Amino acid sequence: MVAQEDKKHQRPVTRRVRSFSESFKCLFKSPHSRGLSPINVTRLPYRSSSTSPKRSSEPARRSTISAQSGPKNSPIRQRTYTLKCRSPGLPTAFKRTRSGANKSPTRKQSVSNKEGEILNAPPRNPGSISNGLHGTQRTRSRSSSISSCDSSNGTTSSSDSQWAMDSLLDNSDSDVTPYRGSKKDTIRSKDRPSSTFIDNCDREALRRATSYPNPLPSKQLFPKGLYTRKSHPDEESLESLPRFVGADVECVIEQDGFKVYEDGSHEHNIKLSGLIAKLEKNDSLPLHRQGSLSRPKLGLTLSGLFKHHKDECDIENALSLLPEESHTKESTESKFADNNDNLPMQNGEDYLKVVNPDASLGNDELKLINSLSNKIHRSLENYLQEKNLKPEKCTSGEASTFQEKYGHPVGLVGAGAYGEVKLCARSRTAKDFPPFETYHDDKYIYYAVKELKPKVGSDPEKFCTKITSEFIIGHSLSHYHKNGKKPAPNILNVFDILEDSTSFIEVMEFCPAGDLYSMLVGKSKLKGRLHPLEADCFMKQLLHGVKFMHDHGVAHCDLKPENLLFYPHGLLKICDFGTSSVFQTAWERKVHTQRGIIGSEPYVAPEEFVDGEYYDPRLIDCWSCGVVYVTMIFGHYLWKVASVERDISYDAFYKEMKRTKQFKTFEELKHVNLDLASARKIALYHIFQWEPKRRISVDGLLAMPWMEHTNCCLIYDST
Ligand SMILES: Nc1ncnc2c1ncn2[C@@H]1O[C@H](COP(=O)(O)OP(=O)(O)OP(=O)(O)O)[C@@H](O)[C@H]1O
Repeated sequence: MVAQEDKKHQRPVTRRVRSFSESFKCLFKSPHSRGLSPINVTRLPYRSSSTSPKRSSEPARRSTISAQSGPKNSPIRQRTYTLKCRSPGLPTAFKRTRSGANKSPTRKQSVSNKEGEILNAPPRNPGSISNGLHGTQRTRSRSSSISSCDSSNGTTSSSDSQWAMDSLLDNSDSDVTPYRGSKKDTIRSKDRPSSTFIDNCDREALRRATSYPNPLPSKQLFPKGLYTRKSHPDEESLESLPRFVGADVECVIEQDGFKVYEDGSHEHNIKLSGLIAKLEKNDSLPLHRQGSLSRPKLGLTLSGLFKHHKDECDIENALSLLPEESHTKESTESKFADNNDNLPMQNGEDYLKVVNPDASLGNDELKLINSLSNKIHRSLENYLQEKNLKPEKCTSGEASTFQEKYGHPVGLVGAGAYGEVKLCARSRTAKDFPPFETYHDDKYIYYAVKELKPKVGSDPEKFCTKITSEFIIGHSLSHYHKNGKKPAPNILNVFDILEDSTSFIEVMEFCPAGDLYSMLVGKSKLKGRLHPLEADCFMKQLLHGVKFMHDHGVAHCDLKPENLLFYPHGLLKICDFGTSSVFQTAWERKVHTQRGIIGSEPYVAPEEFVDGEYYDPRLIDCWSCGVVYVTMIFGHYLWKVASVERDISYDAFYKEMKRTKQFKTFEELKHVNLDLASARKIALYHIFQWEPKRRISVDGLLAMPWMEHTNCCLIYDST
């Protein structure tokens, strides 16, 4: 729980008004009753804010991003962008393991250098670093930031949270640069970590490790025996995934546990979250308010001992809302076979024809949505009328309880807009064998459990939408491979949704190394930063995860560091599908565009701010990935909102790009070598195109030289 208490999440700035469940309701009606053609029927399940009343707290819609033609239903086009390339400056020092190549530790011989032994030569030209980094405005007055807050739907965007990343990542007023200008604005080099990564010594070893194109042989050339499992406790979860090998090669870079070897491969060593680290020291699991997901109350009253608190999540009695074994598509189908009344029909009889079998939203999901939303609505009514009833199935005694399946709460890992995220653990049994779908150690299997509780006075419809969308999209994406397809290593597994008398509980895979936000905050506090090779690896994983979503008809729409979780050896998982958008269902060939602002402000693409513009949700994901990347590299935002009217840093970027077709910050950005710096810079220009039709797609980005030659700790099968 790194920086758990300090952390203030960027809340989505708004949400689309056409809700997931609303859209699906339309699907459940017969087309004739709505006077729509079957084609129209299938167009509905994407989100749109077209009917969205503009809240006063929403960021002002603007039309100053010039002459954008709406991307409505347009295919993603990839355009080349001509650049005047300038050679980046010569890179200098980075933390290394040892100065002599032959003394370098190998994979077999672990690196045990003390901090004092690590070379960390000063940057050659601190001035150039300063010039290359343009901080964002320091002004943090509440009045200047958005303070939208829709407590009913979790779309809070308070001024505090708007600035949260900066306030955590920038340590003091004095070391932050207003966008450009005087000496006073310059980031003090002593306060900033070095942004250069090469030492004079061992340049040859480093060149071998990072030469471009990279020296790693293709997957096919790896002898089978070279695929190794690493010695992390979660190795079994991942043994099915091919990864680079443990050959006897020198370690040429070490920075905060991230190690790059001479053959170009690398290893991450991300710290376990404090909670797990503590648990693993103990012999037995502590009881964290067993039976309750709620925070322990301070003080003790007699009545409190005997009375069941209405607000407490009664975890012992929580029961799954899913049909047994519903995680397999076949069984879902058979379970629902006799309950087809509300399915989309063609000619009153058949299901709509599946034209896009890869879509994550197909017949099975639709049946599940139908069943779930009925149950959720019923339960919500009970809850809102304070009936405090136990879940229906409780009395039957047939289904296994939460505890049998997922154990009991052992600690708190985070807080979401609708409740807390807790860690649950249960003992391993003979039935548990690798590959595991969630984190485990020798004795226990761990699950992340998210409480979803309707807020007082909240709109039940919105709440229902939120949990249906979050669960169905996560569940269908993470269980896609159950249907004989390939698993998606970068999508968080979502296992189950349960209810008790007061709330709903989503059960997910637990990622023991926390999220990217905490990692960046942790590094910033120590005046450090992610190594660019590590950031590149994360970016490649992120793009692969997003590509998987796009290939299955879903755009995430809220990509940000808080929603990227890690295993200690660097496996990245995308989570939180609560604002995801289904742009193509199984019954559609066409990609649907949408309009309205969605996401968390610093990560929101500029076209979203253009009033009434339709945009392709895949391209807004691509923009957000770019913002996530630069945040990893710089340790702070380049701008806080991609609007020329509202952010002078973004305005300066926009003007500079228009005038010179270059952005100095990107031009001066250093990498371990010039080729990588140049390839990355070109990719960044392709991402940060404010006109969506000029922006590169996630697919296109993965095919660019930068990503193609980025060594990733996972090997992706491109077939
Ligand atoms: N599966 C998980 N494994 C480890 N940590 C998790 C997991 N899920 C959530 N967390 C932690 O809890 C935090 C909050 O969770 P989440 O992102 O789901 O909430 P949220 O985005 O605020 O919720 P919502 O989007 O519903 O408003 C995350 O940023 C992360 O640190």
